[in-house]
Amino acid sequence: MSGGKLKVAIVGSTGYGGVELIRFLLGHPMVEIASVISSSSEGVPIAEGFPHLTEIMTQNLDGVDPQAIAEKADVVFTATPSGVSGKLVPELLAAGLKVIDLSGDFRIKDGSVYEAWYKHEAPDAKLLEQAVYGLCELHGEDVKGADFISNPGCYPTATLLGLIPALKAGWIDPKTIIIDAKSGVSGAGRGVSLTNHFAEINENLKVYKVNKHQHIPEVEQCLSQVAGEPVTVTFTAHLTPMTRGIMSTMYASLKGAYTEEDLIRLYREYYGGRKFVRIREAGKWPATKEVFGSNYCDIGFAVDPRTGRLTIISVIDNVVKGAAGQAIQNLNLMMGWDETTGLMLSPVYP
Ligand SMILES: NC(=O)C1=CN([C@@H]2O[C@H](COP(=O)(O)OP(=O)(O)OC[C@H]3O[C@@H](n4cnc5c(N)ncnc54)[C@H](OP(=O)(O)O)[C@@H]3O)[C@@H](O)[C@H]2O)C=CC1
Ligand SMILES: CC(=O)N[C@@H](CCC(=O)OP(=O)(O)O)C(=O)O
Repeated sequence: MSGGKLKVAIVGSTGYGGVELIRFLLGHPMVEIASVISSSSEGVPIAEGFPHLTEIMTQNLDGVDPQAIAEKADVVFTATPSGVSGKLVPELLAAGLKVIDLSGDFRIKDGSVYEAWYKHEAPDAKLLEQAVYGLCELHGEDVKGADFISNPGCYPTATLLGLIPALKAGWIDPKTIIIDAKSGVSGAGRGVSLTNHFAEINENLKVYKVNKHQHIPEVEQCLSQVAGEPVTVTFTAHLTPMTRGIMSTMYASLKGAYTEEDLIRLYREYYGGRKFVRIREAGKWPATKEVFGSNYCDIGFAVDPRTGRLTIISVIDNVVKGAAGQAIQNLNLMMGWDETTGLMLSPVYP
């Protein structure tokens, strides 16, 4: 801390998650961005690659040097690809930094499960144990005072916030959960690929990684903890022609004659006092545009008495609540600050 402000650094500051961290941290009253870091553009002004930051961020990008980062900052965000975080985070922790990692590398507690889904070597088991999985509305107490947070994935954030209260209350049958999720293209990061370039995705809807998506074990791990029994899910991801946003539509069989009003009451009670989860009125389902650019997760319900099934619709902005916003919410909890500090931006509309 210096001058009352916490010094933070961002590795991967030239990616979508990193640059969104910058947007929010610039408005955070308790934080100073001490270093923005790049593995490929050291010495270059950050505003060169991001002209929207002209005269807002005058810093040059620093290189990836854990000791040098520790001299400048107290906390580091790693907005780096899976596989990169797994190797870099141990060095940052060893240099004495507190770490909030945005990748999937430390979310799965069982290294063999991680390797089966991510297809590369898992980080050290001790570090997997040490990492606190920071789904803020569920694990807020664990995050307080922690030194190392593993920030949840974008699809899991929308999905878990949508399912946990009903599962915890025993209102849905855990064996019947189906998740149909759609993401904007920024979820794939800033790098261009054949899958996500304009002509491939414009006016198109693509399904991908069916039954193989790396977020399946993350969702199952958390739901199993909540249910107190092993839970498996069917999860299908779709790429949609929008920039930001995730809609997770979830289906499960109800274990009783619960109404939409019952669900609304249950969820409002569960999330009572938590500012970033908004539960919609009966018959009012959320749209991605209604959370665009914000840290909100909006949830709506439909009960079908004909089939006895519940539909839950949960939307987030993948880059905010699904990445940078939740990472800052975790920083706030970690530091004992109000979790909303620096995050109370209204969604951008239209
Ligand atoms: N986009 C999203 O909606 C979400 C992303 N995530 C996760 O957050 C992380 C960042 O995602 P996102 O910002 O979208 O990805 P991007 O691809 O946009 O950015 C990743 C950044 O990592 C940096 N990088 C690459 N290799 C290295 C390295 N060896 N050492 C240090 N830095 C490196 C790159 O910058 P440079 O070349 O300048 O070093 C790059 O800009 C990923 O793990 C992703 O899975 C999680 C939830 C949602
Ligand atoms: C649209 C899109 O491609 N989204 C990415 C989300 C990647 C991500 O956030 O990866 P981790 O959370 O596992 O680090 C995907 O589906 O793989």
